[in-house]
Amino acid sequence: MAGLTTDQSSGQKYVVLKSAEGTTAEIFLHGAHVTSWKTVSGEEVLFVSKQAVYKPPKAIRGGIPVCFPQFGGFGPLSQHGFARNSEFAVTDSAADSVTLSLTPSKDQLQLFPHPFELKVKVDVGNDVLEQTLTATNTGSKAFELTAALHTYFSISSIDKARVDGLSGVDYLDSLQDKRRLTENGASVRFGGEVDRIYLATPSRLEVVDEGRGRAVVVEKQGFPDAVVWNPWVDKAAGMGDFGDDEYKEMVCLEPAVAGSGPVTLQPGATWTAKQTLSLRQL
Ligand SMILES: O=P(O)(O)OC[C@H]1O[C@@H](O)[C@H](O)[C@@H](O)[C@@H]1O
Repeated sequence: MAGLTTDQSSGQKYVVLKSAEGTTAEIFLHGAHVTSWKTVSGEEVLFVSKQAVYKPPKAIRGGIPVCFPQFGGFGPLSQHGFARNSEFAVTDSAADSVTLSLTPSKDQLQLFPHPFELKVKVDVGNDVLEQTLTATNTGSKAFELTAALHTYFSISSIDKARVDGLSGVDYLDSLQDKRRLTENGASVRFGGEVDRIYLATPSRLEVVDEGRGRAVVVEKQGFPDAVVWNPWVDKAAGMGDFGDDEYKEMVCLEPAVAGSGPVTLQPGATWTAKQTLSLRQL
């Protein structure tokens, strides 16, 4: 069984996972939100803002928000859908694994009249974190979904970080009305705000941190796209739950169904997508 703990300051419940080797993860029931993934040597890999608000229905700023049944503005709902604002239930657990489940409330069904069950399974292994989304259409009509695992990675310093694997890939630039452009650089580097939806990307990408001498390897299945985001100075200053200088400490790389979507889910059908995160020393 995974341990269920109550956060003293917020009263929110979270699950602690531990692999046989000593890798750990913490997952809040609010949003099925992973807020920590530590390596066997005790290093935190994810970024969570010091100003994050642990007060539902607000989403936690950092970690891995689950964007479902909508990513960004790709659908009828408000930004990123409502899973990240909802309380999940634990349906299965072991020391190194937990499955959390969400079915929309009456109010949510008013906004999105499509019954579904979303399961979020989180597993830890030897310096590995795996997250699997499984959504089933439990209603009688087909519906469309977009989604993302909005992963915030902790980095030593923004000028020493880059994303590899996207060279030559087309993207929609969210800072230019979703204008379609092609990535010409060998890597994506950060010298200002970046908000891009890379389309139909390779399944293996990396967040390389030259300062820490390591890369996080992101392997994705069922998510054709990948969003790269850093808010930089002005957007950081405008976010109430994010420190003014914290943009220097994080990079988001988000496996997504966005510009290449949506996915149509027929009645009774199931959609599955997952990301596996591991480490590579440089
Ligand atoms: O503030 P939110 O809703 O958590 O969104 C954060 C960012 O999420 C990213 O995925 C989007 O591409 C950005 O446009 C957005 O600003």
